[in-house]
Amino acid sequence: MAAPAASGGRGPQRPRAPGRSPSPSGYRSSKPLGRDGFFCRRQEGSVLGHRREPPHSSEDEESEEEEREDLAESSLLNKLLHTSLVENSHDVEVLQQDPSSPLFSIRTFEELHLKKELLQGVYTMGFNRPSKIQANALPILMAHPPHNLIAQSQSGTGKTAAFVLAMLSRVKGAERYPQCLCLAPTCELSLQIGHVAEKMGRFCNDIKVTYAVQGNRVSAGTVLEEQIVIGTPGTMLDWCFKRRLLNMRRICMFVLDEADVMIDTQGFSSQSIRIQRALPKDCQMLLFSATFKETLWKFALQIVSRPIIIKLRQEELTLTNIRQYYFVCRNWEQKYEALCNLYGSITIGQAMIFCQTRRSADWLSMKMIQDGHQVAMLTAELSIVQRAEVIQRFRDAKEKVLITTNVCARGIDVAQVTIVVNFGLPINRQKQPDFETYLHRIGRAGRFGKRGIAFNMVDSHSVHLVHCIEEHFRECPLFPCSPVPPVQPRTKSSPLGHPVFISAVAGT
Ligand SMILES: Nc1ncnc2c1ncn2[C@@H]1O[C@H](COP(=O)(O)OP(=O)(O)OP(=O)(O)O)[C@@H](O)[C@H]1O
Repeated sequence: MAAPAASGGRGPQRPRAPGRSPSPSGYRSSKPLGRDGFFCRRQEGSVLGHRREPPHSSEDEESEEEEREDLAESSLLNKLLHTSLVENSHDVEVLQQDPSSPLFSIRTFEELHLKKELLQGVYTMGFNRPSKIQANALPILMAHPPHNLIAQSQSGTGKTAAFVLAMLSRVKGAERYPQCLCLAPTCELSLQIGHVAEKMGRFCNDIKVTYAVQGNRVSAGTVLEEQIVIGTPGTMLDWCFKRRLLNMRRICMFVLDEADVMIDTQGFSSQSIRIQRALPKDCQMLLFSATFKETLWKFALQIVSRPIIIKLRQEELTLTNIRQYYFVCRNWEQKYEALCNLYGSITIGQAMIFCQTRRSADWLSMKMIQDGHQVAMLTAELSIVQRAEVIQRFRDAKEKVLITTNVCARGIDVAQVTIVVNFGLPINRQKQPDFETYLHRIGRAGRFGKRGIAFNMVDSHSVHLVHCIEEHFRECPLFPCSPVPPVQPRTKSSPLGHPVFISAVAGT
């Protein structure tokens, strides 16, 4: 399938997909990164080039905005990182309002009776069997007459591949006009979906994709010929209503991806609803989301009438296999000292250190590097592609310690992480513990049923937060530790450097 840019230069240009382009930073201006993609000292223009003062007290730090997760960025990061399917042991739940709809699941792609070019595209991508969500969703997506669908499953379980396959099999390649519209919350996410469509449809020469995203200039009077239009709600609205580049009455499939991110972005819900209202009554409506909360549910039902709903429950994070400790520290220097005392043992496996703000992550990284420790750092200052690179290096164990903020609290699975350090406890705007973020951060240490250890560095006036956390996650106590090793803990024979201290910490 040729990209629109190749269509004689008349059609809209296809912007480059992030992470796939030869020059990844080309799609977003980004801060310089250390030579090897991780934080290294004395890099020109890096934060280390500036003299950053440590947040001397926790009040200093709290006055600064905590670095929060951006849902659209996390989705994109997940897409870049999920190069293979995420396994999920739960069964898919299927709920239907119309008991007459025929429901079944497939075990092979052949059962879908796809065009041979499309089947070839699927196999060339290395998909031997449908994933769990695909096995249940694909028969619904391809049913005649079409069914509306709402599907929820965690990132990496095969949703994108499912609806892309549905779009490619639904469009008539011989007809040169838009037939499927697909909305995503950002330009980069739209390009990622398009990238999958182009790969899967590579043998379907007559099917073309275009992108309704900012920066994709289409000259006045253009009538779109591409069968699939993927884009963000604002630009899609513009193309549909203001510029009238396509005939909405001929759209037979409308896909709304990343719906949970969509409702979080101002204006996107109403724009999506406006587009949906102008589509024909028999247009197939599909909505995909990684999570499902009440507000999303209300939105989903406005977009998708009489849907079949399929859900794949997320693997639950648990704290039961993680031993949790806390240190009460007088000040930042003492926190740092406690961390350095742990360093020898945390680098036996791999560790993630969470800071509340980018400033404290900068400060800590700089100090650790100055003291000769090798650490990687990941904050929102890096572009998504750079973040993916840092995470990939960490996954490949090229660095053993990753200092980060909440941008990395959830979703990023690195199997070898067995230790998590909260250099500051996660708190919400009311200065109360943010339990969900705590669970997600600490949960990084105990993925895939492994045993992990979590250390929390707490200021003396914040000890009550520890007790709140204990109360919230009953049956998962936090054990107190001394921030400095007891006198004479070090023996030359110790492989860890601090045997007494560590064995006290580890409770062994
Ligand atoms: N049937 C399959 N067999 C093998 N790999 C697959 C299959 N379906 C999808 N994949 C691969 O698994 C990864 C995740 O798939 P996909 O992007 O479709 O999941 P997703 O649920 O849409 O995730 P996200 O919400 O992050 O976009 C991708 O690398 C994709 O190529």
